[in-house]
Amino acid sequence: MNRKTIVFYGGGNMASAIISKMVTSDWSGEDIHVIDRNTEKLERFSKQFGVQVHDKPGSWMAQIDSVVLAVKPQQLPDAIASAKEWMDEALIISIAAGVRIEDLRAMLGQNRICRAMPNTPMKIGKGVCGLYATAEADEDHLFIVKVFAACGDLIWCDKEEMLEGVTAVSGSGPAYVFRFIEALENAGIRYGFNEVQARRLAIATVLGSAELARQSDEPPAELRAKVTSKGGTTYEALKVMQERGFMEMMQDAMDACRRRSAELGEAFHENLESKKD
Ligand SMILES: NC(=O)C1=CN([C@@H]2O[C@H](COP(=O)(O)OP(=O)(O)OC[C@H]3O[C@@H](n4cnc5c(N)ncnc54)[C@H](OP(=O)(O)O)[C@@H]3O)[C@@H](O)[C@H]2O)C=CC1
Ligand SMILES: O=C(O)[C@@H]1CCC=N1
Repeated sequence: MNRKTIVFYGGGNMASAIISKMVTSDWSGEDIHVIDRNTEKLERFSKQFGVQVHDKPGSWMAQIDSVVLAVKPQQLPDAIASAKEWMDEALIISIAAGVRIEDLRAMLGQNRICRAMPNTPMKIGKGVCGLYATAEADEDHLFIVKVFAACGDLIWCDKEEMLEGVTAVSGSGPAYVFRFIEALENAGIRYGFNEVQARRLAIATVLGSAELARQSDEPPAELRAKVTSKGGTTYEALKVMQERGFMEMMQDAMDACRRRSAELGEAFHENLESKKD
């Protein structure tokens, strides 16, 4: 693939996570641009990653190949309006949670669009990102993979709605896992370990179990059964989890997350429609 240029509109947490891995792969900082209104953030991007920084869009974007929309959903309309004239020919990648392609298309006036739902472990190359692109972006799949490849695993969705499921499982998922780690750590402290020791026990347990699940041919349910001796300790713990409805609670939590993602998308859509009148 020829050298291509990419702009991140919004230099926040996610842009930083993605760019930090791009520059360790076959991307050169010279081909990556970041727009943000905060001077300090721009200085950090320039120093840490050697990328090109700008406090606003402008004619310098005329030859750009792609734009990643990496602002908060509510900031998208203003951001797009300010750069629209330079994005006609570009592939647009939006990471904004919930914002639908029909609304991106309405704001952009073009349809070469990909929606992506990344997660924060991408920062260390261990993330997972759901992707869905329009038919007009069919020839851009290789480029899209090149943007995110160093960040972790990539999963293409057959339908756009599946991205709400990605948000519920893996986009917001790191927060559930951190909560679980907090629970293990708190228990460790209650059982007499200091904070450092308790955190080590908790993190090593989650990390080791995830890595075992990844490397094993057996499904997680089999691996769980192998820890659970008949009449033993694990059985007692899992029994409490079952009595308290752990699986149902997790399902309800993810349903709520998915519903919120759809609600945010719907609210964004209604807001956009109301401005047309
Ligand atoms: N955090 C997560 O785990 C995930 C987030 N996402 C999505 O990623 C997107 C970005 O999130 P995140 O990185 O956390 O957001 P941040 O708020 O950290 O980053 C957005 C940046 O863009 C700047 N900005 C906004 N509008 C403009 C503008 N018009 N001109 C110049 N700069 C602007 C903001 O400045 P200022 O602060 O001054 O407003 C801020 O620095 C969101 O849409 C979110 O839904 C997706 C998956 C996971
Ligand atoms: O909480 C949020 O809205 C964002 C989207 C996925 C993870 N964080």
